[in-house]
Amino acid sequence: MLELKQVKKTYQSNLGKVEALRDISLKIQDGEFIAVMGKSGCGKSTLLNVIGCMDTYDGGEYRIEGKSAEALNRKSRALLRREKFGFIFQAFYLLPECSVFRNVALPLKYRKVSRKQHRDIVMPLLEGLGIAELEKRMPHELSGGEQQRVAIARSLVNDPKILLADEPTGNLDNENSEAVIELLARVRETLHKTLILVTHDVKIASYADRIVEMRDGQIL
Ligand SMILES: Nc1ncnc2c1ncn2[C@@H]1O[C@H](COP(=O)(O)OP(=O)(O)OP(=O)(O)O)[C@@H](O)[C@H]1O
Repeated sequence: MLELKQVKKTYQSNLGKVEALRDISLKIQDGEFIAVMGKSGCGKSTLLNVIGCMDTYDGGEYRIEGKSAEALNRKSRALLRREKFGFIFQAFYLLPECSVFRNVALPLKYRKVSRKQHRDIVMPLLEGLGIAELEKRMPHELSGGEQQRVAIARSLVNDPKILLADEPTGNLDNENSEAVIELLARVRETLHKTLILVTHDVKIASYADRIVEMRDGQIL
Protein backbone atom coordinates (compact mmCIF):
# COMPACT_ATOMS: atom_id res chain seq x y z
CA MET A 1 0.00 0.00 0.00
CA LEU A 2 1.06 3.59 -0.67
CA GLU A 3 0.08 6.24 1.83
CA LEU A 4 0.59 9.99 1.60
CA LYS A 5 -0.28 12.18 4.57
CA GLN A 6 -0.33 15.94 4.10
CA VAL A 7 2.54 15.79 1.63
CA LYS A 8 3.93 19.13 0.50
CA LYS A 9 6.29 20.04 -2.31
CA THR A 10 7.46 23.56 -3.03
CA TYR A 11 9.64 24.58 -5.98
CA GLN A 12 11.83 27.66 -5.85
CA SER A 13 12.06 29.45 -9.15
CA ASN A 14 13.19 32.88 -10.35
CA LEU A 15 9.59 34.02 -10.05
CA GLY A 16 9.36 32.88 -6.43
CA LYS A 17 7.88 29.88 -4.66
CA VAL A 18 5.50 27.46 -6.36
CA GLU A 19 3.51 25.20 -4.06
CA ALA A 20 3.13 22.23 -6.39
CA LEU A 21 1.68 19.90 -3.72
CA ARG A 22 -0.30 21.28 -0.78
CA ASP A 23 -1.22 18.79 1.94
CA ILE A 24 -1.86 15.80 -0.28
CA SER A 25 -3.40 12.87 1.62
CA LEU A 26 -4.05 9.73 -0.38
CA LYS A 27 -4.12 5.98 0.21
CA ILE A 28 -3.59 3.61 -2.68
CA GLN A 29 -4.26 -0.07 -2.13
CA ASP A 30 -2.29 -2.87 -3.83
CA GLY A 31 -3.79 -3.65 -7.21
CA GLU A 32 -5.77 -0.43 -7.47
CA PHE A 33 -6.00 1.50 -10.74
CA ILE A 34 -6.12 5.25 -10.12
CA ALA A 35 -6.42 8.03 -12.67
CA VAL A 36 -5.12 11.47 -11.66
CA MET A 37 -6.81 14.35 -13.48
CA GLY A 38 -6.77 18.14 -13.34
CA LYS A 39 -5.79 21.25 -15.26
CA SER A 40 -2.26 21.86 -16.54
CA GLY A 41 0.04 22.92 -13.70
CA CYS A 42 -2.14 21.56 -10.87
CA GLY A 43 0.62 19.20 -9.69
CA LYS A 44 -0.20 15.84 -11.32
CA SER A 45 3.33 15.07 -12.56
CA THR A 46 4.85 16.29 -9.29
CA LEU A 47 2.57 13.90 -7.40
CA LEU A 48 3.58 11.02 -9.66
CA ASN A 49 7.27 11.91 -9.29
CA VAL A 50 7.01 11.95 -5.50
CA ILE A 51 5.09 8.65 -5.46
CA GLY A 52 7.72 7.06 -7.74
CA CYS A 53 10.64 8.38 -5.61
CA MET A 54 11.90 10.39 -8.59
CA ASP A 55 11.54 13.54 -6.54
CA THR A 56 11.69 14.41 -2.85
CA TYR A 57 8.96 16.15 -0.87
CA ASP A 58 9.40 18.73 1.84
CA GLY A 59 6.60 18.20 4.30
CA GLY A 60 4.18 15.54 5.49
CA GLU A 61 4.72 11.82 5.24
CA TYR A 62 4.93 9.24 2.47
CA ARG A 63 4.98 5.54 3.27
CA ILE A 64 5.57 2.73 0.81
CA GLU A 65 4.37 -0.57 2.26
CA GLY A 66 4.69 0.97 5.72
CA LYS A 67 8.24 2.33 5.21
CA SER A 68 8.82 6.05 5.23
CA ALA A 69 10.31 7.37 2.01
CA GLU A 70 11.73 10.38 3.84
CA ALA A 71 14.41 8.50 5.74
CA LEU A 72 15.91 7.13 2.53
CA ASN A 73 19.14 8.51 1.14
CA ARG A 74 19.66 9.05 -2.59
CA LYS A 75 21.02 5.56 -3.21
CA SER A 76 18.28 3.75 -1.27
CA ARG A 77 15.67 5.83 -3.07
CA ALA A 78 17.12 4.83 -6.43
CA LEU A 79 17.11 1.15 -5.43
CA LEU A 80 13.54 1.33 -4.19
CA ARG A 81 12.51 3.09 -7.39
CA ARG A 82 14.05 0.36 -9.52
CA GLU A 83 12.59 -2.47 -7.47
CA LYS A 84 9.04 -1.24 -6.96
CA PHE A 85 8.13 1.07 -9.85
CA GLY A 86 7.77 0.90 -13.60
CA PHE A 87 7.50 4.21 -15.49
CA ILE A 88 5.67 5.04 -18.70
CA PHE A 89 5.82 8.53 -20.21
CA GLN A 90 4.01 10.49 -22.90
CA ALA A 91 7.22 10.80 -24.95
CA PHE A 92 8.08 7.04 -24.78
CA TYR A 93 11.82 7.77 -24.22
CA LEU A 94 13.11 4.81 -26.22
CA LEU A 95 16.82 4.88 -27.06
CA PRO A 96 16.89 5.66 -30.80
CA GLU A 97 20.06 3.67 -31.52
CA CYS A 98 18.80 0.46 -29.85
CA SER A 99 16.44 -2.20 -31.22
CA VAL A 100 13.11 -2.97 -29.55
CA PHE A 101 14.68 -5.96 -27.83
CA ARG A 102 17.60 -3.95 -26.48
CA ASN A 103 15.36 -1.11 -25.31
CA VAL A 104 13.22 -3.51 -23.31
CA ALA A 105 16.27 -5.37 -21.94
CA LEU A 106 18.02 -2.17 -20.84
CA PRO A 107 16.77 -2.15 -17.21
CA LEU A 108 18.10 -5.73 -16.86
CA LYS A 109 21.57 -4.50 -17.74
CA TYR A 110 21.44 -1.98 -14.91
CA ARG A 111 20.45 -4.81 -12.55
CA LYS A 112 23.40 -6.84 -13.85
CA VAL A 113 21.18 -9.70 -15.01
CA SER A 114 23.36 -11.91 -17.25
CA ARG A 115 22.91 -11.46 -21.01
CA LYS A 116 22.00 -15.15 -21.30
CA GLN A 117 18.84 -14.51 -19.30
CA HIS A 118 17.73 -11.42 -21.23
CA ARG A 119 15.96 -13.40 -23.97
CA ASP A 120 14.09 -15.59 -21.49
CA ILE A 121 12.75 -12.52 -19.71
CA VAL A 122 12.15 -10.15 -22.64
CA MET A 123 10.54 -12.43 -25.25
CA PRO A 124 7.58 -13.64 -23.13
CA LEU A 125 6.89 -10.01 -22.29
CA LEU A 126 6.94 -8.96 -25.96
CA GLU A 127 4.72 -11.92 -26.82
CA GLY A 128 2.26 -11.04 -24.05
CA LEU A 129 2.02 -7.50 -25.38
CA GLY A 130 1.64 -8.66 -29.00
CA ILE A 131 4.89 -7.09 -30.26
CA ALA A 132 7.28 -10.07 -30.47
CA GLU A 133 7.58 -9.66 -34.24
CA LEU A 134 8.95 -6.14 -33.70
CA GLU A 135 11.95 -7.28 -31.64
CA LYS A 136 14.60 -6.34 -34.24
CA ARG A 137 13.05 -3.05 -35.36
CA MET A 138 14.48 0.32 -34.42
CA PRO A 139 12.25 2.90 -32.68
CA HIS A 140 12.02 5.11 -35.81
CA GLU A 141 10.52 2.13 -37.66
CA LEU A 142 7.56 1.97 -35.25
CA SER A 143 4.25 3.81 -35.01
CA GLY A 144 3.52 5.83 -31.86
CA GLY A 145 1.24 3.10 -30.53
CA GLU A 146 3.93 0.46 -31.11
CA GLN A 147 6.56 2.65 -29.42
CA GLN A 148 4.35 2.99 -26.38
CA ARG A 149 3.81 -0.78 -26.27
CA VAL A 150 7.60 -1.20 -26.26
CA ALA A 151 7.86 1.36 -23.44
CA ILE A 152 5.22 -0.60 -21.50
CA ALA A 153 7.25 -3.79 -21.98
CA ARG A 154 10.35 -1.96 -20.69
CA SER A 155 8.41 -0.73 -17.64
CA LEU A 156 7.49 -4.34 -16.82
CA VAL A 157 10.86 -5.99 -17.30
CA ASN A 158 11.93 -5.72 -13.65
CA ASP A 159 8.50 -7.01 -12.58
CA PRO A 160 7.60 -3.93 -10.49
CA LYS A 161 4.48 -3.96 -8.32
CA ILE A 162 3.49 -0.43 -9.26
CA LEU A 163 3.19 1.16 -12.70
CA LEU A 164 3.26 4.95 -12.99
CA ALA A 165 2.08 6.34 -16.31
CA ASP A 166 2.28 10.08 -17.05
CA GLU A 167 -0.06 10.91 -19.97
CA PRO A 168 0.75 7.59 -21.68
CA THR A 169 -1.72 8.28 -24.48
CA GLY A 170 -0.92 12.00 -24.82
CA ASN A 171 1.00 11.54 -28.10
CA LEU A 172 -1.40 9.06 -29.67
CA ASP A 173 -4.50 9.32 -31.87
CA ASN A 174 -7.84 8.02 -30.61
CA GLU A 175 -7.46 4.52 -31.98
CA ASN A 176 -3.97 4.01 -30.58
CA SER A 177 -4.94 5.65 -27.25
CA GLU A 178 -7.71 3.15 -26.83
CA ALA A 179 -5.43 0.22 -27.72
CA VAL A 180 -2.79 1.41 -25.22
CA ILE A 181 -5.21 2.01 -22.33
CA GLU A 182 -6.84 -1.37 -22.95
CA LEU A 183 -3.41 -2.98 -22.90
CA LEU A 184 -2.48 -1.20 -19.65
CA ALA A 185 -5.78 -2.19 -18.05
CA ARG A 186 -5.23 -5.81 -19.09
CA VAL A 187 -1.61 -5.81 -17.85
CA ARG A 188 -2.74 -4.42 -14.51
CA GLU A 189 -5.46 -7.06 -14.21
CA THR A 190 -3.54 -10.14 -15.34
CA LEU A 191 -0.20 -9.28 -13.73
CA HIS A 192 -1.84 -7.83 -10.58
CA LYS A 193 -0.13 -4.44 -10.75
CA THR A 194 -1.07 -1.21 -9.06
CA LEU A 195 -1.55 1.40 -11.79
CA ILE A 196 -1.44 5.15 -11.26
CA LEU A 197 -2.06 7.09 -14.44
CA VAL A 198 -2.11 10.82 -15.15
CA THR A 199 -4.44 11.88 -17.95
CA HIS A 200 -6.42 14.82 -19.32
CA ASP A 201 -8.74 12.46 -21.13
CA VAL A 202 -12.02 11.55 -19.43
CA LYS A 203 -12.40 8.47 -21.62
CA ILE A 204 -8.98 7.16 -20.58
CA ALA A 205 -9.73 7.94 -16.91
CA SER A 206 -12.99 5.99 -17.13
CA TYR A 207 -10.96 2.75 -17.21
CA ALA A 208 -9.73 3.42 -13.64
CA ASP A 209 -11.31 2.18 -10.39
CA ARG A 210 -11.02 5.66 -8.95
CA ILE A 211 -10.39 9.17 -10.25
CA VAL A 212 -8.36 11.59 -8.15
CA GLU A 213 -9.09 15.16 -9.22
CA MET A 214 -6.46 17.80 -8.43
CA ARG A 215 -6.59 21.59 -8.38
CA ASP A 216 -3.81 24.01 -7.36
CA GLY A 217 -1.72 21.32 -5.69
CA GLN A 218 -4.60 19.83 -3.75
CA ILE A 219 -6.93 16.87 -4.13
CA LEU A 220 -10.51 17.98 -4.53
N1 LIG B 1 11.36 22.07 -11.54
C1 LIG B 1 10.42 23.00 -11.31
N2 LIG B 1 10.77 24.24 -10.89
C2 LIG B 1 9.84 25.19 -10.62
N3 LIG B 1 8.51 24.99 -10.73
C3 LIG B 1 8.11 23.78 -11.15
C4 LIG B 1 9.03 22.72 -11.46
N4 LIG B 1 8.33 21.63 -11.84
C5 LIG B 1 7.02 21.99 -11.79
N5 LIG B 1 6.88 23.26 -11.38
C6 LIG B 1 5.61 23.98 -11.15
O1 LIG B 1 4.85 23.20 -10.24
C7 LIG B 1 3.47 23.22 -10.59
C8 LIG B 1 2.98 21.79 -10.84
O2 LIG B 1 3.63 21.27 -11.98
P1 LIG B 1 3.29 19.82 -12.55
O3 LIG B 1 4.23 19.55 -13.68
O4 LIG B 1 3.25 18.83 -11.46
O5 LIG B 1 1.81 20.04 -13.14
P2 LIG B 1 0.91 19.11 -14.04
O6 LIG B 1 -0.44 19.11 -13.43
O7 LIG B 1 1.59 17.78 -14.23
O8 LIG B 1 0.89 19.91 -15.42
P3 LIG B 1 0.74 19.39 -16.94
O9 LIG B 1 -0.64 18.79 -17.04
O10 LIG B 1 0.88 20.64 -17.75
O11 LIG B 1 1.84 18.40 -17.19
C9 LIG B 1 3.37 24.10 -11.83
O12 LIG B 1 3.01 25.40 -11.42
C10 LIG B 1 4.78 24.10 -12.40
O13 LIG B 1 5.06 25.29 -13.09
